[in-house]
Amino acid sequence: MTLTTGLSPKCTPTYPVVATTPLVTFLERVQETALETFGEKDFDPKFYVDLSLKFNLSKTEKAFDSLPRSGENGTVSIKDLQEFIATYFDYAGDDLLYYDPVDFVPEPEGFLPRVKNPEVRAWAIEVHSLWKNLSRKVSDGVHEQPELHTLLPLPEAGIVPGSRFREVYYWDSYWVIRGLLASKMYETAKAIVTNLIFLLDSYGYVLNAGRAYCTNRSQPPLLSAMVYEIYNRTCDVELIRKALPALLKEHAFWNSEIHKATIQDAQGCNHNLSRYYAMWNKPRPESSTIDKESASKLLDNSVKQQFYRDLASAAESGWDFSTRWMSYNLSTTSILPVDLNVYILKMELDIAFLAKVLGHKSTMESFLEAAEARKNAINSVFWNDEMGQWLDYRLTNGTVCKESETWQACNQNHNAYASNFIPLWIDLFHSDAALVEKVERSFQSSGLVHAFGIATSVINSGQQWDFPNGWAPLQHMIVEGLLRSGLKEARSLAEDIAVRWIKTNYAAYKKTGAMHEKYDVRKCGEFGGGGEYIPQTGFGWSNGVVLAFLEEFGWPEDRSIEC
Ligand SMILES: OC[C@H]1O[C@H](O[C@H]2O[C@H](CO)[C@@H](O)[C@H](O)[C@H]2O)[C@H](O)[C@@H](O)[C@@H]1O
Repeated sequence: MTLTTGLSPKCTPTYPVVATTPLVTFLERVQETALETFGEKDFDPKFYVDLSLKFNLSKTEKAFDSLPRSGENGTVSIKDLQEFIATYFDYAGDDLLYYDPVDFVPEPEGFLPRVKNPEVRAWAIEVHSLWKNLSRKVSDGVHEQPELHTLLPLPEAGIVPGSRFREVYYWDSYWVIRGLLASKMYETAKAIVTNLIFLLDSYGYVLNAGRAYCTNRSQPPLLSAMVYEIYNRTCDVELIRKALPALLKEHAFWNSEIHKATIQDAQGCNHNLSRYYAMWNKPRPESSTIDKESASKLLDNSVKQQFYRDLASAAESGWDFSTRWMSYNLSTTSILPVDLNVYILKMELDIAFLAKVLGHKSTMESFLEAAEARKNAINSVFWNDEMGQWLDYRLTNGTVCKESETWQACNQNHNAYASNFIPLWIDLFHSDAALVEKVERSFQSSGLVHAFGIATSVINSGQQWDFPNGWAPLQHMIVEGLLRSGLKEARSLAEDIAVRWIKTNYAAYKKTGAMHEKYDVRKCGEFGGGGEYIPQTGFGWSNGVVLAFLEEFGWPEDRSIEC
């Protein structure tokens, strides 16, 4: 990846870092040696930080340091390294056990009642059955000796995305849950929420994923949305009682000093908004060799550290990587993202709703107020009337600053991204029909709407969160937003996109036998590519969105599933 960094601190900030474990640091050394020894072909750096120890760390480190090395670079031979790994480690993923979900039945009662076409119904049942393949529980060994594992000891079973993503991921879980609800697997959905609350209680925020190397960052905050959806189906008040204190903690995290920025508008009004900000300034351990290579041309140490922080912050955004975070250079932490602030607005509305269910009137009122303020902030800072879109905003002061800065039109990013339309997902933005119509028109002509889904952006950068990739979560939020907007035309556009998305997922499944992490929106049945790892299958959120779409729109008997 060719990335550079921009650092323009005009204040004296504190740059927080959450220390990692000695095991993670050691596994990064193994990862580096493995790249030197085995070479780049089929090399996945994440595999090495997912290994678990058979013996204690000091014995393993001693054996590693005693491996014979030759040549100028001190290279370990393939045979010695293979033997060392086989002797001292358990295979990546061995500490996660397949788990039969307690609430799985092959065809649940009342499953997708509006899917009438037999071919589509048979496929939906297959997609539903994939929950069994993706269900995992942390092994007893991890609970007994957590120091031997980078996998974190989560209390409950969960659903993983699939392939190299062996562990639970934060924002993926929202769409997994939407699918589980269509599959009537309420207990599995609640168990996922219990795990995320466990992480929140343990760290003060929900981690990017359930690994020791992810403790320095979160991911798009959708826990409240998960609780809201589950409650709407189950009326489980106990779940809310458990979740609400945790959600208050999460809200404070995303409004903390490092995450908050204040923008003053032309009328002199201050608006608080949030940004991604990872508490880390080194290579991401799961991609350490890649990050070091990307940073190799940066000589100044503080510039390098800021670059690593911006890489980790992009991972926190879930959009790792995208031109959204790169204008002249990589500067994730200098950007106020539209979607993050929509998620936090949703969190505020959800908390108000959940507090009302519990009769906590003052919490409800204060969160309704917070939501109103954020809605105004989103409209003041992100809205671009000429384009009819909400645009990411670049901070001039960049890094951690307390002062507010004055809004400038030129700081909005005018490129079309799917994230520019995520506000549609929130009912609060539907009150003005003329505005919704304008946004819908702008969306239609943005270049993002393609034959087989919504592209992430219009820029073909080679990064995975750019053109021509379409990602299930983005299809879902925009389709759901259009659907709920109340406009007839928007509703039919929503259905049209959902139908084409289902068709391409189906075609790819028939061709490859798998559900994919991302799809190429230009061609039916093509999965996506780009980025720093090979395309993955499984796949949690894609399965979830197909099931949620089929539940919402159904599939008439006489509609063909072929492209
Ligand atoms: O290993 C590289 C990066 O992989 C993850 O990101 C991608 O997969 C996640 C799981 O499906 C998904 O949540 C994310 O949006 C994808 O970009 C991981 O989340 C990153 O932290 C990691 O650096």
